[in-house]
Amino acid sequence: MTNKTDGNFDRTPLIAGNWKMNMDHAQGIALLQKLAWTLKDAKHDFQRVEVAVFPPFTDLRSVQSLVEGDGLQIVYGAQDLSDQDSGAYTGDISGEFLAKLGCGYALVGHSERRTVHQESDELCRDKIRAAIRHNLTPMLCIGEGLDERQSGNHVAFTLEQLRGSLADLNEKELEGLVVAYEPVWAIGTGEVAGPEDAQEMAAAIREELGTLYSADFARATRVLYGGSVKSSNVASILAGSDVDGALVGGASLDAEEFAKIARFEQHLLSN
Ligand SMILES: O=C[C@H](O)COP(=O)(O)O
Repeated sequence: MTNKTDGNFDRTPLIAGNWKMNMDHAQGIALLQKLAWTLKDAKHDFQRVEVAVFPPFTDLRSVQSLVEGDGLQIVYGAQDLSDQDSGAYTGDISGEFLAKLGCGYALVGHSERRTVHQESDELCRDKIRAAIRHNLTPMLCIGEGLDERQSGNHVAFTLEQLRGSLADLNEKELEGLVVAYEPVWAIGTGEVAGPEDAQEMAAAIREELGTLYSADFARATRVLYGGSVKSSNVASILAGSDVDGALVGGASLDAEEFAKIARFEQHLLSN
């Protein structure tokens, strides 16, 4: 059993910043540099709490140069990838290209992909397959809208997305999978699911992973919460024993604020 107040984690917490369609490559480099300096000043232990950023595709080459050139321990990933590897898919980006740019992760099925671009669970599953083919760790995003939350159907809806996006994928292929629970009504709205809501869903996701796969797989898989996370609420959200980190949007665009989120343990220990 995790006892975070004692400083023990079952799984390495992951604080991930999704820049969305913000920050051109020059701005992105400045942001990443500031984040790295701030975390260095705070003597952040990256083995203890992993820190990742998800810049726009056009920033990735610059991010790679900075990370490799300065030996940064911040890892990075892509906000999306194609389910295909190459060919006549104008505008799409292959996982093969992302791997060559040093990406460690790829987001799959972010709610903005699901709503703005109508991405289905089936496409998410194919994108997860593509990520795995190129040694990118998929970070699968799932979560309910306001209607499902208000009707009390949020758990069933979210678990259905989980099952649909993982259909036909086996436990061995999915090793390292990260699941991000993001209630759509809490994204960019300032509305945040309460710590109990985040814990309820993270526990339900873990239980479902145990049913679909093995108890060991469920125990090892990190489940993050996303939706209006800030330094002022991160500690209470991450206090839940099944919540292993945060996928942060707006607040990740401010290096100092994002560094404070990554340093959530300071708030945990002082509560
Ligand atoms: O990927 C991040 C989420 O969509 C959360 O965004 P937000 O922190 O701006 O609400």
